[in-house]
Order: sequence, then structure tokens, then C-alpha cells
Amino acid sequence: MTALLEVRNLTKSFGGLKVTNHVDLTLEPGARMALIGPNGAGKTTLVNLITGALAASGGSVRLMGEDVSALPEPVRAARGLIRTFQVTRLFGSMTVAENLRIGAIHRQRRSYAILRRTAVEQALDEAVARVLAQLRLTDRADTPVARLAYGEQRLVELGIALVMEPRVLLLDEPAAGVPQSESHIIMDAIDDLPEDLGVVFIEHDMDLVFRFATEIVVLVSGAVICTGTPSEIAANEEVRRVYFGEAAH
Ligand SMILES: Nc1ncnc2c1ncn2[C@@H]1O[C@H](COP(=O)(O)OP(=O)(O)OP(=O)(O)O)[C@@H](O)[C@H]1O
Repeated sequence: MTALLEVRNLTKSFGGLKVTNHVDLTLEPGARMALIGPNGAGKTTLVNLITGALAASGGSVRLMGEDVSALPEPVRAARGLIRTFQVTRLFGSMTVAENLRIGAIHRQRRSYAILRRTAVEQALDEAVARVLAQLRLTDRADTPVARLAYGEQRLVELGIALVMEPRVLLLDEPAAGVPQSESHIIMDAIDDLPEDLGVVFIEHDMDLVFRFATEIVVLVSGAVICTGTPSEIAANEEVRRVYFGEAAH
């Protein structure tokens, strides 16, 4: 089976500072991969290199077997490499459905070009309705985003990514800023995503990581120090020492 995403030897330097150091990652369909590491470990930079927001100094990114390393960010997005941001970027005065429609229009450009106008409108409505239902936001469709609780705003942000029909979804701290009592709503939504999708998420809350990840990648000083299942990572001495700050015995 071809991996959804294959990152090989990815490297990035800012001047003399190597912030991504020969990183290898493989994401299979259905994976929920958590990217963890101390502040400044290079997690966001790695996501930016994968999406093409930042140009790599070396290495390659393959999406469903195809080398996309030389492609700009919008072209990678059009092929299904979609990301969300640490801080929400929504249109507060517009409704939930209108925000999702913007994502749907981006998607439309890539595949509805041959349809008639009414068919396009219908396809947009259907795509928005599908994602609203998937995220249990249907009853919020006509509410301006600024009136939603922050946790729901983050769900809308996830919705915009979903309406673009990702094959690989990269989430930069999807539950950041959401009260802990509500963060499971977002993680449950991620957990419920279609089986054939691959998800990479940056998360600092270890409870969420160990509850939702199928695979964990530990990044320290730009390099992957360990990759494994949650139980393998929990048992790894080096991770406990370097990342969780436990004294070596
Ligand atoms: N544009 C830039 N120019 C110079 N250095 C940068 C730039 N962007 C990031 N860095 C540096 O790269 C390193 C990694 O930053 P990055 O934001 O990727 O880490 P992170 O693991 O996502 O951190 P956090 O958990 O705090 O979000 C840091 O030392 C940061 O200062």
C-alpha cells in the first residue's frame, strides 16, 4: 500500500540554526499521528515544510506516492494536503455555513469546473451540509461565528479544512485555547474522521495525545528522537528523560 505521506530527510536551516534536522515520517491511511516536543522543537516549522508554506533546505515530501517537494502550497492543498492553524482564522461576522462555503469554493475550483452553475451551487450546499452534519454543527449553520464559544469556533476551523476534502490533514494545536472540559469535543471530531484520511496533529496536552494518537513522533531540537505507538513512547526511557523531564536512573 502506498503511504499517504512520506517525508524523507527533510531539513531546514535559518541562518546557522538547523530547525529541522533530517526528518523522516511515514503516514498511512487512518493514522492519527501526534507530533510532540518541547517549545521550539520545530513542530510548526515541520508542518510548514510539509505544506510548502516554507521552502525546505533539503529532503523530499511525497503525497500518495507523488513527489510534491517542488510544488507551491496552493497546489499541494489542491492535491489534498490541508492544514489548520494554531490561532483561528475565521470571518467572525459571517455565519458558520458562510465560512464553510469559502472552503468549499476553494475545493470547487479544483473539481467542479465542468459543472453547470446550478449544479455547482448545489454541490457547494451539499458539501457544506455534509460537514455541518459530520461536526454536529447543523443547528449552528446560520449563527455568526463570533457568537460561538471558542471550542465551536475551532470546530468550524476544522470544518473549513474538511470541506476542502483532505487526504492528509495537518492540525496545529487543534484544541489550543479551548477550555480543557471541552477539548474532547474537538478531539472526538478528529477521531471520527473517515478511515482513509491521515491526520498529523501538534498537541501539548499529553492526555489528549495519549487518548487519540495511534502513533507519536517526538521531536527535539528539530530531530525525531523517537517514533512509536503511545505505549511504546510511554515506556521509552529517552523520551521520559528528554521530554517529560524525568531524572535518569
Ligand atoms: N522564520 C524564522 N526565522 C528564524 N528562526 C525561526 C523562524 N521560525 C522558527 N524559527 C525558530 O525555529 C525553531 C523552531 O520553531 P517552531 O515554531 O517550529 O517550534 P515549535 O516546536 O512549533 O514550538 P511551539 O511548541 O512553541 O509552537 C525555534 O528556535 C524558532 O525560534
